[in-house]
Amino acid sequence: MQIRIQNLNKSFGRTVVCDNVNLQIASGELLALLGPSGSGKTSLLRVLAGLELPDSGSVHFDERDVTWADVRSRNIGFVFQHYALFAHMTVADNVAFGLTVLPASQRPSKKEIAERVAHLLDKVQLAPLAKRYPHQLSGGQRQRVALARALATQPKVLLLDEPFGALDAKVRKELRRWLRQIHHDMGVTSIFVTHDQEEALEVADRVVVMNAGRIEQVGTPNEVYEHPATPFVMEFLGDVNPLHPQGSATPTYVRPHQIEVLPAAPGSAAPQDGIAAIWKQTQVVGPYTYLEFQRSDSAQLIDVQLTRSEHEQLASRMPFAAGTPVWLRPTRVTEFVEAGAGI
Ligand SMILES: Nc1ncnc2c1ncn2[C@@H]1O[C@H](COP(=O)(O)OP(=O)(O)OP(=O)(O)O)[C@@H](O)[C@H]1O
Repeated sequence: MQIRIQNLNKSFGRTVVCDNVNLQIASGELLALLGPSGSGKTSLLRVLAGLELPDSGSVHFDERDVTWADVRSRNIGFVFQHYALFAHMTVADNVAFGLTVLPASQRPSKKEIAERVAHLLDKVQLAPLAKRYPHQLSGGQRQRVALARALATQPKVLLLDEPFGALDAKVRKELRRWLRQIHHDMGVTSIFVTHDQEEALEVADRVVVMNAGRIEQVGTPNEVYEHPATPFVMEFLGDVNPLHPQGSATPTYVRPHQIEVLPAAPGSAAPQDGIAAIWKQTQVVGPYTYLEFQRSDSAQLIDVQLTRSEHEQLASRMPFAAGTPVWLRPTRVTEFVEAGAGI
């Protein structure tokens, strides 16, 4: 199912949550709505679901205008952050639920329901737990049941609102991979809301970056990360060091992993584009080392990210102590010329 959103506007009082949103989602695509808290991601998802009505604009599912269509007629599956499983039903009954409440004319036979549930539980690798109750499952397992339940009615569109938000980092990572796999196996058009950049970049075919109800940029994970359209996208997708003076008309940034650290012998000539700085502190986090420097010409701090081995090599040539002078040389700078894309 292809989705087309045209000139969509929606406000709650003075809060604009969809500001002239235009977006086309291809059939079978896995799309992430990414943005900070309050940027309107959930509101847009709810308009697509029919849980909120827009103030103006339209939503089409293929050629059908569903802008004012009832939730139930949209053929959508939902997964929310907080597993809304029925506590008194087994895993299998939870998955079967959407099918058992269909009108008799559309309801599959008991045998077909049992087969479909078994197939889905197999897909989400929970077949051995079919007879358990939700309280006997881990958080990750519950979300997998929620997904199987959402897919049971064979929706054309799957909407997921922070589906892994309540889970710990390791389980989240496992479920991301697994969501991608299931999505591609099932071929359903899927839209998921997240405020986690890494999650969006890792899972989605395309990412929609939202800010204050507006779409800042739509692109593949590589496009939005490597070629951010606006300073907002640059700053939201990963860490940055601003290199422009405050209020500058051409915002300029460098990412912490795109800076070389060079020794600054007293009186040595500045390397091209080198920024004079002094060492402040070093922090090792897993496989990376984060170094903090202070510019010599201002109080601005500049973060540099090195791999552990890059750092070991550097530190063997240049032991860092309070005030050690260095040259920082950006290897890639992104500059935004008057409302243009980053270059
Ligand atoms: N029913 C409502 N009534 C009034 N204001 C609302 C309503 N729903 C959302 N809002 C407001 O609209 C803005 C956008 O909310 P929304 O939930 O769409 O953002 P979000 O990007 O999904 O944020 P989060 O990641 O925190 O869920 C927020 O300021 C929120 O307080």
